[in-house]
Amino acid sequence: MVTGTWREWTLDDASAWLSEPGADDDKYRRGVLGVITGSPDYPGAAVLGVEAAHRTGVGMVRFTGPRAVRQAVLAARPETVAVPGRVQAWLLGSGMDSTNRSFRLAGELQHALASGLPSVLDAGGLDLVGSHTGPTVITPHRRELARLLHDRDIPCTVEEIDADPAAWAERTAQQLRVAVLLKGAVTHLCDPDGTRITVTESTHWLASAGTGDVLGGIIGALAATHHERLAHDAAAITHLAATAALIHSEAARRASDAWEGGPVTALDVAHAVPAVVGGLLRR
Ligand SMILES: NC(=O)C1=CN([C@@H]2O[C@H](COP(=O)(O)OP(=O)(O)OC[C@H]3O[C@@H](n4cnc5c(N)ncnc54)[C@H](OP(=O)(O)O)[C@@H]3O)[C@@H](O)[C@H]2O)[C@@H](O)CC1
Ligand SMILES: Nc1ncnc2c1ncn2[C@@H]1O[C@H](COP(=O)(O)OP(=O)(O)O)[C@@H](O)[C@H]1O
Repeated sequence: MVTGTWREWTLDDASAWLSEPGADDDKYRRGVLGVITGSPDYPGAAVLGVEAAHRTGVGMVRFTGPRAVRQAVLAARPETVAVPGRVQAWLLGSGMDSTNRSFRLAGELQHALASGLPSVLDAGGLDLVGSHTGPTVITPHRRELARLLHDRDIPCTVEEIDADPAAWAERTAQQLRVAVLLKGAVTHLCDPDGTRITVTESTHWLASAGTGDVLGGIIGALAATHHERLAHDAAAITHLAATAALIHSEAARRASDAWEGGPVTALDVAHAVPAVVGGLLRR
C-alpha cells in the first residue's frame, strides 16, 4: 500500500495547541471530561486515565463508569465527580471488555457516542466506532487494530500491520471515517481529511501495561478543554491527539530521566505530565 507524506509532530506544534486558563474561566467553561472506563477485571485502567486527565489540566473529570470501579477512582483522585451530568467530551472503553458488556453499560456508551461531543474510543470501546456522531479518535494498538478490521470484514493480521503501520492506519481512517491513533514505538495519527502525523516515542520503557490508558486520559482532557474549537473544527481532534501523544512521550522521557534513564510505570508517566505541559506553555 502507498501512503502520502507523514510529518513528525514537534514541541512547537504541540505548544501551539495548549493554553492556560484565563481570568474568565471556571471549571465548567474550561471543559468537563466524561469518563466511562474500567471494569471489575481492570479497575486500574480507569484510575490511570482519570489521573492523566487531571494531570493534563481540565475543568472537571466526571466518572460515570461501572459502579465497581468508582471507589478506586475516587480513592486515587477525590477531585473526580462521580454523578452524571453535563460533559463536553468523552473518554470511553479503556479497561473494558467489548464481549462482556451489560445492557446498561452498552446504553450508556451509545448515549455518549450519540451526543455529538468529541470522543476518544479506546480498547473495549473500539468496536463502537461508526456509532460516533462527534469528532472522534480511536486509539488502538496493533492487536486491537487487527481485531477491529477483521470484525469489519477487512482481512488483516498483526504481522501485516507491523510491516506497514502507516498504510493500515490510513486505510482504517478512510474506511471507518474516523481519526486514528495507532500506538507503537512510532505512533501514527491520521484522519479521513488526509492529515498524517507521527510521534516517535522518546523511550521504549513506555512499552509497559497501562501507559495506553494514560494516553487516553491526556487526549480526553485536551478534547474537553478544546470543545469549543472542536464544535466548528472537527478535524482538530487529530492535532489534539498528536499533541497528547507528544506530551505522553515527553512525560515518559522525564519520568525515566528522574531514574537516570531507568524504567517507568504508567503512573510515573501521568505524574510527569504537568511539568511537560508547563514547559510547553512557556515555549
Ligand atoms: N492496569 C490495568 O487495569 C490495565 C488494563 N488494561 C486493559 O486491559 C485490556 C486488554 O488490553 P491488552 O492490550 O492487554 O489486550 P490485547 O493485547 O488486545 O489482548 C491481549 C491478548 O494478547 C495476546 N498476546 C499476545 N502476545 C502475548 C504475550 N506475549 N503474552 C500473553 N498474551 C499475549 C493474548 O491472546 P492469546 O494469544 O492468548 O489469544 C492476550 O489475551 C484493555 O481493556 C486495556 O485497556 C491494559 O491497558 C493493561 C493495564
Ligand atoms: N516499543 C515501544 N517503544 C516505545 N513506546 C511504545 C512501544 N510499544 C508501545 N509503546 C507505547 O506505549 C503505549 C502502550 O499503550 P497500550 O498498548 O495501549 O498499552 P496498555 O493497554 O497496557 O495501556 C502507547 O503509547 C505506545 O505508543
